[in-house]
Amino acid sequence: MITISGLTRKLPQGKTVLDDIRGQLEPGTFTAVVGPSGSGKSVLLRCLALKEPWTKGEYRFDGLDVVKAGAAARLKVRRKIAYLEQKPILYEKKTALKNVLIGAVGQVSWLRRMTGMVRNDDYMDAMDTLEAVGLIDRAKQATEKLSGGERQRVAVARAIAHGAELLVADEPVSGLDPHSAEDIMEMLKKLCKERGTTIVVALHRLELAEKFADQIWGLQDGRIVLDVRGRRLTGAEKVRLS
Ligand SMILES: Nc1ncnc2c1ncn2[C@@H]1O[C@H](COP(=O)(O)OP(=O)(O)OP(=O)(O)O)[C@@H](O)[C@H]1O
Repeated sequence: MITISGLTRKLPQGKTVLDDIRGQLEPGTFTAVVGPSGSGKSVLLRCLALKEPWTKGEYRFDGLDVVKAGAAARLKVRRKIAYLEQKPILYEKKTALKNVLIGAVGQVSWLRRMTGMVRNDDYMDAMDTLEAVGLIDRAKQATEKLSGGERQRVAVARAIAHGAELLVADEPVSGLDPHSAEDIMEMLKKLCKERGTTIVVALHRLELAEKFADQIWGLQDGRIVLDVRGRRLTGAEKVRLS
């Protein structure tokens, strides 16, 4: 369980981009963060992924206060989090499998990284991950030859290759056609339900949030103005969050 309370992020210039954010992410649930452009979705996701500091507020990961925890404990938490940036960069000439292995090896000891040693287990795990994202038949294909949706699956597989408990994905379907976007959302939902991965995505398209998310956080000017579970958004809420 992840719990945040009073999370506030002020930029050095003084602007408050996250203001007293509170909420819970239950294990194995799918949360969509929606809101107008500039409302703070990306900043919130980067804070949740421990990629960006915040000014004040509490963040607990399975009960552990990540601010007060020591460096070693915080590193352990970081390893449980996968972050998928808005425009993930893949190694174009390398196969889907190699791209996933690079994600997994990035998490292992410096010695194995230096020597580039990859164990059979790593291959098996990478293949399992490709299977989980529905890309097992493309494992040996160079990523430059894959479609936009398939490339996004590789990016997801690489992000979760080390067995993350929390996947934070910033606009994972932007730039995809509607059909591919639905496919990616289906795949993420499956990861959530079958692997128990907790997923948080920023989305522009409200209908995707309604269709796939268990929980919707609506952001406006850095504040959560809506926390909706188990129901569709009203017309007025949609207007407010567009
Ligand atoms: N490093 C930064 N320096 C200056 N301003 C920043 C920085 N990071 C974020 N901001 C500002 O914080 C606010 C929130 O930005 P953020 O990228 O989180 O919005 P968003 O909701 O993700 O927008 P979009 O939907 O357009 O991606 C914006 O006003 C943005 O300009």
